[in-house]
Amino acid sequence: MSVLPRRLRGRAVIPVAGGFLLLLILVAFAAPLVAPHDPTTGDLMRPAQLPSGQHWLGTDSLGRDVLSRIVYGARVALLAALVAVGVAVVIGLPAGLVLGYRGGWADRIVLRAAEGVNAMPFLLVAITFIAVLGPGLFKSMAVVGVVYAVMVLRLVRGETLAAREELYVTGAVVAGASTARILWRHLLPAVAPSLIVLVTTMFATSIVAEATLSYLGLGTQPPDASWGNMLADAQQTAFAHWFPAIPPGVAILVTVLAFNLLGDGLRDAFAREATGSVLDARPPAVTEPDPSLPDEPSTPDAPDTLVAVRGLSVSFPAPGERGRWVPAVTDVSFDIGRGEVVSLVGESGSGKSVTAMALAGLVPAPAVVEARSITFDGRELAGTDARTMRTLRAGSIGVVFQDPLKALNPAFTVGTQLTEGLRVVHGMSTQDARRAAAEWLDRVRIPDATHRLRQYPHEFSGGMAQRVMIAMALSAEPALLIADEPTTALDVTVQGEILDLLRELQEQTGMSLLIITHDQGVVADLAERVLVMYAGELVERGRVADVLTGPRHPYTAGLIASVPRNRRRTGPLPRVRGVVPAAGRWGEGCRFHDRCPFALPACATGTVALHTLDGGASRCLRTGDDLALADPAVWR
Ligand SMILES: Nc1ncnc2c1ncn2[C@@H]1O[C@H](COP(=O)(O)OP(=O)(O)OP(=O)(O)O)[C@@H](O)[C@H]1O
Repeated sequence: MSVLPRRLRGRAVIPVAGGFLLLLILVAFAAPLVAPHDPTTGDLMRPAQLPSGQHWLGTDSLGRDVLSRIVYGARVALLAALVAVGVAVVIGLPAGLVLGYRGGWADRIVLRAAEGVNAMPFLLVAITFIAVLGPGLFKSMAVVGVVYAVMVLRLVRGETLAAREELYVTGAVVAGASTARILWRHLLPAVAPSLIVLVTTMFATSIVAEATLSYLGLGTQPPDASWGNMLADAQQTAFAHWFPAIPPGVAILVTVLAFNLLGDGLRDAFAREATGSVLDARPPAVTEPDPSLPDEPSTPDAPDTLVAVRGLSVSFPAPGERGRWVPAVTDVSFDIGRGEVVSLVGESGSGKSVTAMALAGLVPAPAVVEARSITFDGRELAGTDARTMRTLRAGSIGVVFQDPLKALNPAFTVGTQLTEGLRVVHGMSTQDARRAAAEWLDRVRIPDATHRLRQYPHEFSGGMAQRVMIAMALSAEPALLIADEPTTALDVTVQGEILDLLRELQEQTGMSLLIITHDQGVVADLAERVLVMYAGELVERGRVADVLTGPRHPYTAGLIASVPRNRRRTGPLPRVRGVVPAAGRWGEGCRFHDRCPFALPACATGTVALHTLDGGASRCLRTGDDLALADPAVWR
């Protein structure tokens, strides 16, 4: 199913408003066939009559049939709006695309001029132009269109400016695409959703503009019918005959309402697709144990437990299939001890980040996060409210992300960003917060802290920016720091420094650290225990020393065998063949069975339980069998 119909489904306002407007267009198009009378000739013997069998909406002051004039008026209103919106799009869209993409002096000049035009009430501008050009409907609406073009230009330019920074545009430039192709193929689709919404609402304001101009005598000229001049006509006799003002008033009202509702519906449809925001993230809900799934062992692995997760599952809405959910993580249970460093490993897409973010209540909406229980420092988080989750996150959980330069706000200095949490969460005065922020920069070994606090993120290298992120996360003195691939975006020499820093700070503060990584060096160097995830579930957990030297799940063994070593090799690099199945497409049996060199027919059926073992656990039917897991030949 294509994207547009998918986005429109389930939004009743769109078909209702759209259906009405479609009907109006048909009626307007077929006006000569539909209108019961000639709209311009009246019966002077029968002026201002109330509705009757012959004239369903009565007659106006000149005895003309009001219904027929409404029908012809619809034609005028829609055509006039089409002219205004057409002119606006024809001028504003290409200009906005080119100015947004090219920038430079032309952009600056046009933008200043556009701001000038925008600052003036558009009807006054239009009336001034019409005063010079002379009245006439389409001339008037073309002038309105020119004024609207400024709105289109500003919107398209802004959207283009944002879209041209996207990597796919850089990719197209690298691939040698011409400017025209980049504008047409890559930037126009990015601009289209907002433009469609603007166009819809511009239709509504154009209908009002046409009615206003015709009411003032600057648009449609009598005897031609327009809703605006019908109102003007009715107003002259309003005290004696009130009814003729009602039909054109209602026609304008309902049509404008329909366009606005359609615009709102479309905006919601596009916005809904664009969500996935952590701003709307919901705290984990409580679930009952699923009888079809084997019970996870509840014996805590960690001696002094800070975090205990039981039966965590996260699902996302299936793209294009309303009401269907795709599980990304299922029934994950683990503990993190106080002051313990635990690493979470697994291939891309195995559910590591989703699991960690679920702990912090940061899985973007509209995901559904459920767990039988998640306790943090003895407090139950499953079933808690968003406010409690936010308070906990602000005071007890810190997060460091992969790309520090993306995680810092480019618009504010590092000092502003570092002191914000200290002031807001810890209630420090601005001076105390600045002093504490400078101390934190010292602790993460950023020299010349006072000066650095005044600088913006782009003045920091990746490694330095990651130190700032660590300082920000730790300044709230969290009991748990979640580090989601904190060194992946950094070069190798800096990676070591950041890891040393993390270890040092972890030892100094006694916090627990959950570190997500692809790097087994990091696991070996930093962590005490490791959790291995595959296709949304935990497949092995144990002490790092045990797991790295004697993995008990074939997947863990495959991961370890795949690490390139610093020695001369003959033959292909050992690897786990195949790819992680897409979320929810795991099939029956062990989720790893079709990539596993040790799989038996039994592995392809039923559900495989996590077997508790000495100091850990493994989710494999062959746990206990004597397998040559570490033999590199198995993985070639
Ligand atoms: N916001 C989201 N909407 C829909 N699906 C999502 C969303 N975030 C994650 N997923 C899906 O959840 C699954 C697990 O993703 P997750 O990011 O946790 O993997 P990961 O193991 O951390 O991978 P990586 O190492 O690449 O970060 C993936 O299949 C992913 O497509």
